[in-house]
Amino acid sequence: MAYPSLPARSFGVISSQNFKLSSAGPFKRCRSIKSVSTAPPHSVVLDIPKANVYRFGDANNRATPVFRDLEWSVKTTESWAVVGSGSGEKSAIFDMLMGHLRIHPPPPPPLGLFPLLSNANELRDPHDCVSVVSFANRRAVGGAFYDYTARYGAVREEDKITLRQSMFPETIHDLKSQSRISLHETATDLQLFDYLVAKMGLGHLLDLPRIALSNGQTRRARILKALLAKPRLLLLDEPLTGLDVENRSTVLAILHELHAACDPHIIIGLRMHDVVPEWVTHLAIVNDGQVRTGPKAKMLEVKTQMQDAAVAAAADEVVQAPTTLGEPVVEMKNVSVTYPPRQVLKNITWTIRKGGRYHLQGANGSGKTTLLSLLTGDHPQSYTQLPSSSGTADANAPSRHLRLFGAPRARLATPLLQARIGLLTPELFDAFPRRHPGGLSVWEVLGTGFEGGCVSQGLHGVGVGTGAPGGVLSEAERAWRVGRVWEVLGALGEYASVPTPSATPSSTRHIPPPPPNTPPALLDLAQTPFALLPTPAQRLVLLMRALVARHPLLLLDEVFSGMDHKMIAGVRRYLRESTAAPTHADADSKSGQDGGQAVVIITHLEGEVPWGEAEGVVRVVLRDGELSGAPSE
Ligand SMILES: Nc1ncnc2c1ncn2[C@@H]1O[C@H](COP(=O)(O)OP(=O)(O)OP(=O)(O)O)[C@@H](O)[C@H]1O
Repeated sequence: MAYPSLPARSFGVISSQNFKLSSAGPFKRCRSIKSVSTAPPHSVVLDIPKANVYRFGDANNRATPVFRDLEWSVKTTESWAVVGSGSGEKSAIFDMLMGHLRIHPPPPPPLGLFPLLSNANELRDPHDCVSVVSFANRRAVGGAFYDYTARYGAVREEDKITLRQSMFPETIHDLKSQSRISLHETATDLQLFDYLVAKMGLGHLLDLPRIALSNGQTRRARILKALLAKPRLLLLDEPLTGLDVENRSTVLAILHELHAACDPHIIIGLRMHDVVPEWVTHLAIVNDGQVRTGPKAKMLEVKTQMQDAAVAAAADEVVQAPTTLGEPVVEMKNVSVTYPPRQVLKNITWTIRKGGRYHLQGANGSGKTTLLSLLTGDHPQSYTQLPSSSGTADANAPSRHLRLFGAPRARLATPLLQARIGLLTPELFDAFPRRHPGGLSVWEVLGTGFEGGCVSQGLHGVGVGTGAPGGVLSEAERAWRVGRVWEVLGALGEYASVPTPSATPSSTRHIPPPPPNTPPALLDLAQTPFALLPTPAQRLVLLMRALVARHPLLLLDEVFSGMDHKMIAGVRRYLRESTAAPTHADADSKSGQDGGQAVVIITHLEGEVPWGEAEGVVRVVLRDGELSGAPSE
């Protein structure tokens, strides 16, 4: 885009003369290219005449190509989405565009892969002009576990760094000069920054500690950061993941506006079951090493066929709504959380019983993660939800309590809580250790699911007995746990592909002999270092970890992000079957009436919830700190 006082770019979309920031934004439509005399010599963004795509080091003709017979051309007037079905295949397309895979034969010089980046006078380096931001992948780098619960407590000095300081330091006001610090950016960037901040509703978050931001708020900030970098070509992989309905349409409108101005030209990555934005005109569908490209109408037919095939393969059988629920696992009465001056949760009352299925809904920043962190014991304010009669709370405050598994939260040590809750959240996914070499194998990751830590412990890696009667792991319990790991791997392992088994260093540490007839691929998967799996498979493995122990309470927050439609269909089916079965016998089952696992699922996409209304799912909504729809008994 051309901004005030910036020279128009090589293809000269907009004259910088007399340009005013309109209410429609500082962008004009790309169509104007046609009427501008400085039109580019090439209106092609990227061009791949028929080619195979290989990993570096793989020989042509001998190695299996990552993509075969790829033929793809993108014009500036078109809007493309890359739709992926197989694990990591969509990301591989973006890797290829970033030069991390080898195209053979290479797109012919002098224009090469990106004709857009070339003109008669100069060739630009794609490294400077193309950027990719993936929301399907984890945010953190490095292999060690980090404490994601730091955001719930009093923010430590080192965590006080604000969103503005960490991501947008050039916008900090310099009080002396009354100007904003400009590092490498121009004043025009600040104008764009102000415009986008207002549009994206990020203003009130800029000066909050960055760690305080919710998942969706952080994602919006990352999109803003990517747009401010002003690449010529911006590849956004799953930009809508984790955004609520309102923010999804805001972000899509902004992307459309920018894309229509051709600067940056945007290509987005979508999962097979994602809704294709209205303004997208063309699709590249990636499936099993093949990329099919074409206009949207034609390609939507292909997409629908693939989706239908996957759904049919994992057909959901109707599940009966539980007639009677079991005993309560969570009893919240008038539970509140405040980050002065803001009260994020106001007098929440909710009883969660075994067998109950709850879909927790709420906009980004409405407090869903905060609510879950009270149940997992991660939030320090979980200790302070005390009855007023205890003398530690305000005598005029309404009667309140937080009871978990039949006991006041303050009487349950956090490790004991973790040994009773199956958990997967975006925060846990980001923080889980991924050291390599020397990190956990897939088997070991599943084994940590019994007692909730991130370190493999005990014989066969299935724990040492935390939470077991007497704190001792009996032989029978250990055998049950080992059997469960194989069972869950058997049920869901097929969806977590091992990248290249022969090249993958394997670890047999802790792995007991598999049951008879275990497919070799499953043993391969069990041995694979967790850190080497593609991102969707890592998420699936952490989901298996949450499911393996059949804990009485299952908390699943945005677990389908980054998963493809086959995985989602398989996981949904497994959740429907497995959570209805009795939970693993534990100290909680006093009444003998089990009812299955209690499941709280958080997703902004209704279609991801494994149960329909007729199957007993209860919709519980957080809005303005208040909870509606939650049963209180
Ligand atoms: N330590 C803190 N100080 C101030 N505000 C905080 C702190 N921690 C969280 N918040 C605010 O509390 C609100 C609730 O955050 P939470 O992560 O629970 O939202 P959420 O509903 O899970 O959102 P999302 O859908 O984006 O994941 C957010 O507006 C967040 O900025």
